[in-house]
Amino acid sequence: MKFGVIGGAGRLGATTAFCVGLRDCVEEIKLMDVKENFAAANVMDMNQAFLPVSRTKVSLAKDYSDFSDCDIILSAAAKPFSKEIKDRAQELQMNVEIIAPICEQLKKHCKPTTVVIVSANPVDVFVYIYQKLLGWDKKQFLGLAGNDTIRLKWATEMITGKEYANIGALCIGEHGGGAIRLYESMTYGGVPLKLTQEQQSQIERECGDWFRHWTDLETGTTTGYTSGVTMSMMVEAIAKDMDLIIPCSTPLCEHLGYSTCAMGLPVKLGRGGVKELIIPQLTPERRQELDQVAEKISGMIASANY
Ligand SMILES: NC(=O)c1ccc[n+]([C@@H]2O[C@H](COP(=O)([O-])OP(=O)(O)OC[C@H]3O[C@@H](n4cnc5c(N)ncnc54)[C@H](O)[C@@H]3O)[C@@H](O)[C@H]2O)c1
Repeated sequence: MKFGVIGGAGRLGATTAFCVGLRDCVEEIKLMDVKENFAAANVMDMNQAFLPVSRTKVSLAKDYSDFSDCDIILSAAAKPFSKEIKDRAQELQMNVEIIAPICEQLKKHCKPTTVVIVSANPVDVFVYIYQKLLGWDKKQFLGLAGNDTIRLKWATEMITGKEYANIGALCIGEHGGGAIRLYESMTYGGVPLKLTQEQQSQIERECGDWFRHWTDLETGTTTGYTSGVTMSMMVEAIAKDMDLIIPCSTPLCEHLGYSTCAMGLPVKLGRGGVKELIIPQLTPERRQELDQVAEKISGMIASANY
């Protein structure tokens, strides 16, 4: 199993490659970036770093034809993040122009069975566009969204004092302002966890303000480690055919009637990508919220003009 990374010199591409290598779940990782010298430096560094812990080898992809034997591709290519970005949707116009040339090359050189993982924001919009431009099966397209559920459990641990490892929780919808945290189905140690209205409001504030707190640090970067860990779990699940359930952005939301968008939903990941879409139980109010989120994402997709 081989894993290719577009944007392999960037924070997310490099961190994901590093986390995937540590998991020893793929034979080879191929890094490509327009900043080729930085990608080459990561290749040199990771090849030595993995020796004591993993059999994974790392190489430089100089051309898209080098991805022809890859089974999984991560597209983490993006225009530089800036201090001015306070909402992920602001990245739409920045990143939209680099997608078509990337998809053209992937279509020309990659196997039509390749699983494509997208990270560039707004991720729900881009997952949809990648699938549309490549035309391969929708089950092969995934966007990074599992970090929203990690953050929901992180905030729940912080507010309630309950241990992260025993919290069952799910965040669906948009990776951004339209994230829907399903408090009604939360569990602790497998039994229903009933949070007070005040606790839910505190968690909403923590999760809702999280991105602003991050951008207020003015580093001009996005998060690498949470993303790298989450995406390496996705890659391992696919590479080892693990049937692992992880929330991801998926165009398979068409099964809920949303045919012109992608959004975060739990999926069972294994060989070939999504093996099953898990449709969460939704109250009529939640369904209405999700309808609005789908409309918002579809609107952004329409504005991208693909
Ligand atoms: N979905 C999520 O949960 C999530 C989380 C974190 C970051 N992100 C997004 O992921 C994207 C990448 O973030 P990052 O922190 O790694 O950014 P970064 O700027 O560190 O890396 C992007 C890399 O892409 C490269 N690149 C740009 N155009 C390219 C092209 N045409 N071909 C090959 N390489 C190209 C750049 O040279 C750079 O190295 C951003 O859009 C960011 O918002 C998403």
